[in-house]
Parts: sequence; C-alpha cells; structure tokens
Amino acid sequence: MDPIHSLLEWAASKGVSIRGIQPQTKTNCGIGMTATKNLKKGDVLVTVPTRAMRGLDTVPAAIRAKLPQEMSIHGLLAADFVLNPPADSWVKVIPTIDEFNSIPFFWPPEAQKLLPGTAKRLLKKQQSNFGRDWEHLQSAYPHVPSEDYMHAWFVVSSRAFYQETQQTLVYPWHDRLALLPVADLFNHASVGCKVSYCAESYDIVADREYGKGDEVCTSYGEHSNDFLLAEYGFLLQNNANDRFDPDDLISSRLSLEETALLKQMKTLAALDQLCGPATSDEGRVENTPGAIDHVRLQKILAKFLEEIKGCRQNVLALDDGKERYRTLLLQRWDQIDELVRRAIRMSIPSSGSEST
Ligand SMILES: C[S@@+](CC[C@H](N)C(=O)[O-])C[C@H]1O[C@@H](n2cnc3c(N)ncnc32)[C@H](O)[C@@H]1O
Repeated sequence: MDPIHSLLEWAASKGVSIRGIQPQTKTNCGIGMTATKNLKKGDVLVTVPTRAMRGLDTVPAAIRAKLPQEMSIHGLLAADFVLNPPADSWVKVIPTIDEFNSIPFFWPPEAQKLLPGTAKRLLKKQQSNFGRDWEHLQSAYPHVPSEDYMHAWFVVSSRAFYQETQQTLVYPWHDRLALLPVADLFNHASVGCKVSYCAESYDIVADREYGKGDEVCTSYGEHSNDFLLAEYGFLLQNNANDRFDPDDLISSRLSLEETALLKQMKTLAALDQLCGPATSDEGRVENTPGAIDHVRLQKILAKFLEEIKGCRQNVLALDDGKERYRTLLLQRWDQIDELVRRAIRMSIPSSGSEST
C-alpha cells in the first residue's frame, strides 16, 4: 500500500476523518492537500480527535520523569518522537532529516552568514533553543544520536499545532505544541483554511470556496518570508505579510546623521509603514505624525539597494555545488530588493502634498 493510503487507513482507525480533500505529492513542497470535489466555505475538511494527537499529556510519564521540569514542550515532544515513535504509517509520510535541507539550521555556516538579519536572528534563537533541549536529552538519554533528536525536533517545529490545555498554559504560548496526524499535511498560504479546536477535537474548516483539483492550504500565521525561511525552509512568492527590517541592512555605510534620521523615522513608524505590504495608498506617508525628510529617506533607501547588491554578490560567490540554499538566498535578497524599491516609490510625495 502506498504511504498516503496507509496513513489514511491508520488515521481512520484513530478516529481521524477527512472529507472532500486528499493528500497528494506537490512539486517542490512535499505533500499537500488537494480538493477532490468543489468545496464550500465552512466545510469541515479534517477532524482530528484529541486522542489521536501527540501532546504534552501523551508523553509517557517515564520519559517526563527523566527529563528536567524546565524542558520545553517542543523538547519533550521531540524526545517522545525518538524514544516512543509514532505508528509507521505516520512516520512514513514525514520528511527525513535530509529533506529538511532547505531550513537554514541545516545550511553550512558560510551560507547562514548570508541570510538577512531577521532570518539570522531567528536562526540564532533556534540554535540556542535546540542546544538547550539537546543538552537535557543527552544527559538523560546519552544513547540517542544527535541527528535523530535534531530530526525529531524539526518535525515538531515544522508540523506542530497550537494546543491549549490546563497543563500547557503554564508554558509560553509559542511552546504550547502538539502533533496532529493528517492535519500536518496542509501546506501554508497567507490566507488559508481555519483551524478550530475544542477539548475533544481539532477541525480544519474551508475559509472559502475551492474548485476540484485546487490545493487547499491552512495559514501558519501572518509570517514574513524571513520567518517562513528560518522556521520552515521556504519562501512565498506573493506574501502579503512580507516586510524588511532596515536594521537588516548594514548601516555602517550611513553617516551618523543618517543613522539618527533613520532611527527617528522608525520611531515615527513612517519607515515601518513604507516597508510593509504594497498598497495604492501613497498618501500614507503624509498621514504619519512628525516631519519626514523624503529626499534623505530616498537616499538612505538607495544605499540599502547597494547593500543588497553586495549581499547578492556574496551569495553568488558561494561555490560548493549546493544549489538549494543558494537559490533561496538569492530569492530572498531579490524580494528584499523589491520591498526597498517599493518603499522608494512610496516615499515620493504625491503631487500637491506638502513636502515636510
Ligand atoms: C506542516 S508541513 C506541510 C506538509 C509537508 N509539505 C509535507 O510534505 O509533509 C510544513 C512543511 O511543508 C512545506 N511547505 C508548507 N507550505 C509550503 C509552501 N507554501 N511552499 C513550499 N513549501 C511549503 C515546508 O517544507 C514546511 O516545512
């Protein structure tokens, strides 16, 4: 039996139901969900009963007892995944560690160095979180190979859902995680199906109409492409939530006066608005409080374009035959280039407006 059918059969035996969609292998994004008929807004596509999930409450007491109290849920679920693996039918559709190679954590340091600052900061946090969980795991279970734990840890970070129970509430919200079979096969789109949950089950509900054959996605959140890259290893082409942080571009080329101006503009939230998603509302600049020096702002943004050119050249100079992360880095810098150009266009005051 092929792995998808075997998963669905096993999941059905655990009470998971799936209606009007089917997991299917996609180009460049593993498995995703496809509509098998026309779907209406509000259709419940997948129901996963709580008893089919792997959360804090299903980690065996023996495993929890050996690990420190302060171990994250993320770390505990990964430990459970390695020490007490899910059914084969579920594991067989989960990517192997090699298939995580588009996630920057798995890139060589010379490629990681070329990430934009936001993605680099997220990576650092991930490295430190993983390091902390791995240290705990290793002390309690020295026989577990680091690669197995790393794989399990990234299975959790790339597939888990938010779970709120009495027990998870004492953990930070971003760590209230649980694994859900079948529901973890939805790919991400900026706007996607809704996830609703109660004590008994999780439902994935159609957010709009879909035609037969359409890919049906959920939204993992309003994430920028730096976040999607660092956390999941992909970039969206048209991401309504994409942004760039001016701090990501090395400000060493700016004079002290320009740096001060940039800080002032950020405080006024003017640059933040400029660097947000494109809109036709060019009047926004005039609506921001305080005085904006448009000419200076454009000069600074033009310097950013120079920085980006340099970053692209550094990526092109990477030469170890590994195309995947090179392509992702180039795509990301091109997207940031486009965001900066859009900011330049938007910073031009519309005619007739007061130049401040
Ligand atoms: C929750 S899983 C979704 C199912 C996954 N495609 C699979 O084969 O198991 C999340 C992973 O799917 C991939 N993914 C999700 N949405 C994507 C998208 N819009 N474009 C490319 N890859 C995507 C990424 O590899 C991400 O880490």
